[in-house]
Amino acid sequence: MAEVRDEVVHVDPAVEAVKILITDRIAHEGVDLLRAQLPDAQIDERPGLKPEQLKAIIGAYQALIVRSETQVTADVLAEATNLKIVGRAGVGVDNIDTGAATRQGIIVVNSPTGNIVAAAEHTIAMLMSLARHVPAADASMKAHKWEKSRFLGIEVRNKVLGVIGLGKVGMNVAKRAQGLEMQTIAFDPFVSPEQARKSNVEMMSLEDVLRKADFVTLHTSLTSGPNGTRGLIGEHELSIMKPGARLINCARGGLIEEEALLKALDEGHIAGAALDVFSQEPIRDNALLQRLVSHERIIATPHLGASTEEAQVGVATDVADQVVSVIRGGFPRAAVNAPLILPETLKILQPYMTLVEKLGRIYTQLQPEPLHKIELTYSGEIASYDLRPLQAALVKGLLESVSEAHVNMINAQVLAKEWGIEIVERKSTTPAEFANQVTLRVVTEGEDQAASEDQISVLSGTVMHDEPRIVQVGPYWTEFVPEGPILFCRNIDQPGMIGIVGTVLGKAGVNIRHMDVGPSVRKARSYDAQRASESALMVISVDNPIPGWAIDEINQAGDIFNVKMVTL
Ligand SMILES: NC(=O)C1=CN([C@@H]2O[C@H](COP(=O)(O)OP(=O)(O)OC[C@H]3O[C@@H](n4cnc5c(N)ncnc54)[C@H](O)[C@@H]3O)[C@@H](O)[C@H]2O)C=CC1
Ligand SMILES: O=C(O)C(=O)COP(=O)(O)O
Repeated sequence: MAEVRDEVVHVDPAVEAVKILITDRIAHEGVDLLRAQLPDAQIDERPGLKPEQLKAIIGAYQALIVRSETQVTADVLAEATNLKIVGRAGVGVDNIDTGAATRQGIIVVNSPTGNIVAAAEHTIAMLMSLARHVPAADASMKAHKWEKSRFLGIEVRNKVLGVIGLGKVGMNVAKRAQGLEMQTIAFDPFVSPEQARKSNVEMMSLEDVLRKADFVTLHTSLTSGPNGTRGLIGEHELSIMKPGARLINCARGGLIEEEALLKALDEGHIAGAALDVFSQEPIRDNALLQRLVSHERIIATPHLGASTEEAQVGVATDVADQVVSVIRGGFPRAAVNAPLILPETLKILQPYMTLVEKLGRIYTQLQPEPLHKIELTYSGEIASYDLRPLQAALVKGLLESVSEAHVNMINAQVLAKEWGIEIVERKSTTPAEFANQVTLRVVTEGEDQAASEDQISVLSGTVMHDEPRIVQVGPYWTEFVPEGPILFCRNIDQPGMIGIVGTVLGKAGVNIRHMDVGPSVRKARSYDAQRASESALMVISVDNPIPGWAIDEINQAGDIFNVKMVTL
């Protein structure tokens, strides 16, 4: 039994309003964990909702927990305006439209290992049941018969087991079959023969596995598209199976063309099949599936592979734990649609994520023009980390201050693509001006070169005492904390300029929190650089927004230009 953590945790007010919906039956240990960790959350267990009912209520929830029964379609997700996470208490996520979730920035997590032993053991149970007719013999006994001679079986020892999909479940099945003294062969395009050989499994083509195996067992996930696994075992594949062979499917119903299977069984080409999964679940009044499960050579179970006490506690607590982490603003262990970043790395990256987001926010507010290509240069030790979260932070900063886009780690790549923004990373562990520095450079369309000097095409920043600092804006050195309302203006580098701005702000009742006047970075080489070298950048952080008339007055004061207000 998994240990339920019950330490008292601080839950911020935003978390108190959290609502979690559970639409398939999960072990109570998972629900207990949610209640202990999020004591103020509302947790609703509503198994058996119809799609329309789910669509009607999903908008109120931040988290949804399912198993394989609930269909989390794009239609459902379209109504899920507050949803942060879909937790799948199990392995397969083919009942969740992960593409739609990704576009909406909803994280999808599963429990990749919680039920694999259960699935492997059920496969072995199916194997032995097929070999020894256990279910039919039991039914016969219950009908008060004694049909000893009817149920002549076969031994599995020395038989060949063909595993299709040598992943976590497939490998566990192979190991157990070896314990039964079976010879194990497998087909999996993503597993190397050397790796398999270490586990005494011989890799071969799909055709060879089908031709050689006495028992074929399926363990791939269900994927659609041209190279997908949907319909992997069709009429042709069944026809090349060894005559009298047996087929087991404890993975996904859609892997087999069920009509073709029925035909192969009727023709007696294969001796039997054991099915735990079906193309439609529950099968209800599906005529084909009813014929299939009623067939005398079929053994069927109602998707029981993961249904052990141990597995259910494992998957429920695993997913509940990840829901808690995401609700608290952290990252889950097993996201299906997000990069895996270790918590230690995230801790180091956090202030840089803030920095990069602010760089993006400053850029779009100072230079509100369409963007095509951005170079992010990292220098110093920071460059040695997995920096994907920083790219997401940049997209967030660029888009959120000018659009309604809600950007996060999940949808950042998709949104950047939709907005036509290409992000190129450059990394060097050699420090630049500061020990760790991030520089954003905008590349103008067509000609891979920086925009004119008059434009703000470069922004650079660093982190000091865990706090982001901006150190370069366009052609000017500067140093300020990117926080709150900030006035940017350029001025001719001459006495009296600060006084003019100070006087107008005083008149407007705006308190200055911090002011920085930065000189030009470069020596004059061109006309624009000449202008820049004679000018300076004033960055004025204020306590409250500056009224429009005051900005106009500063603009008209002479020798002060490009006056812009930015909110960070
Ligand atoms: N009946 C049940 O209750 C349960 C069913 N499952 C299902 O079992 C399946 C396997 O799960 P895991 O082993 O955890 O997944 P996994 O991802 O560890 O393994 C899947 C394997 O399939 C391989 N594969 C992908 N495309 C292939 C193709 N075209 N041909 C052959 N192999 C291919 C992959 O390389 C991978 O090694 C999934 O469909 C999962 O949903 C898992 C747990 C319980
Ligand atoms: O984990 C999986 O992939 C399973 O198929 C288990 O499904 P279930 O949680 O029992 O509905």
